[in-house]
Amino acid sequence: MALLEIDGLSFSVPARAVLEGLDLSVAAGEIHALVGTNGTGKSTLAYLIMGCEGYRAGSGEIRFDGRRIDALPLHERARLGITLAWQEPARFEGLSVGDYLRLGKGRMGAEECLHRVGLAPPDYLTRMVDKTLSGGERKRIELASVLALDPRLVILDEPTAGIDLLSIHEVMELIRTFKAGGAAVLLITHREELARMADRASQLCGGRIVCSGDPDTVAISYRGRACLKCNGKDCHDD
Ligand SMILES: Nc1ncnc2c1ncn2[C@@H]1O[C@H](COP(=O)(O)OP(=O)(O)OP(=O)(O)O)[C@@H](O)[C@H]1O
Repeated sequence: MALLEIDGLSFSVPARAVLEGLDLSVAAGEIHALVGTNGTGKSTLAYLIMGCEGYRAGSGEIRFDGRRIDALPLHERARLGITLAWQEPARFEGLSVGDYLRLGKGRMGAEECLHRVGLAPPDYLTRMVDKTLSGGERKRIELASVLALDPRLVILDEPTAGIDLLSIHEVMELIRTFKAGGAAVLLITHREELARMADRASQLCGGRIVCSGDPDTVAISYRGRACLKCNGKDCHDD
């Protein structure tokens, strides 16, 4: 049985269906890449799994470890071990990086988490999680905070956005760390090298998964930023 199972998930915003009967599963210890063109609903799916405010499915089921979670509030899903690293990390005025990372009760200490995301100097611990951090530093600290939680399901929404090209291998190493710890990883990405490191990949178009399986095959289908099924017209029009 997969750790995360999604069946027939639908979600609409005013005047537009974003997801229409989406099925997806991710096993423990599996890195599952999710690709798709801008606006196809990848982040929306992440928010629905996490249970963010305003994101309740119109129909369908989300199960975690065999239990239905789609009616649970966000904090209860977090308590089960589900976590999301945002595409655009939040700032927390007045909260130090050290205290932020110590909120997690995982196996790794705050310094070790920072080290894993390439922020080695200990003075980062006393910095505030605010606008004085660069965009890339905040992104790394967001990833460190996920590591500090020791999650069972990690949803990473474009984890390399804002990270310099030379450091992408550090993010890939971090993703392997989650997998090695037995976590399921849902990896939302536009980067081919990230999609190709996954165990499986799925492409979202027209509110559904249109292509799923070997990451190389899915990445080739996606390379042209178009869906093989509808050739970029948008599967909603089928
Ligand atoms: N509250 C909302 N009101 C109106 N439209 C919304 C709302 N939330 C999301 N959408 C729309 O739903 C669609 C899916 O958005 P989403 O952010 O999930 O896409 P995405 O696949 O993550 O895109 P990207 O690759 O650009 O990050 C977009 O067209 C977006 O404009």
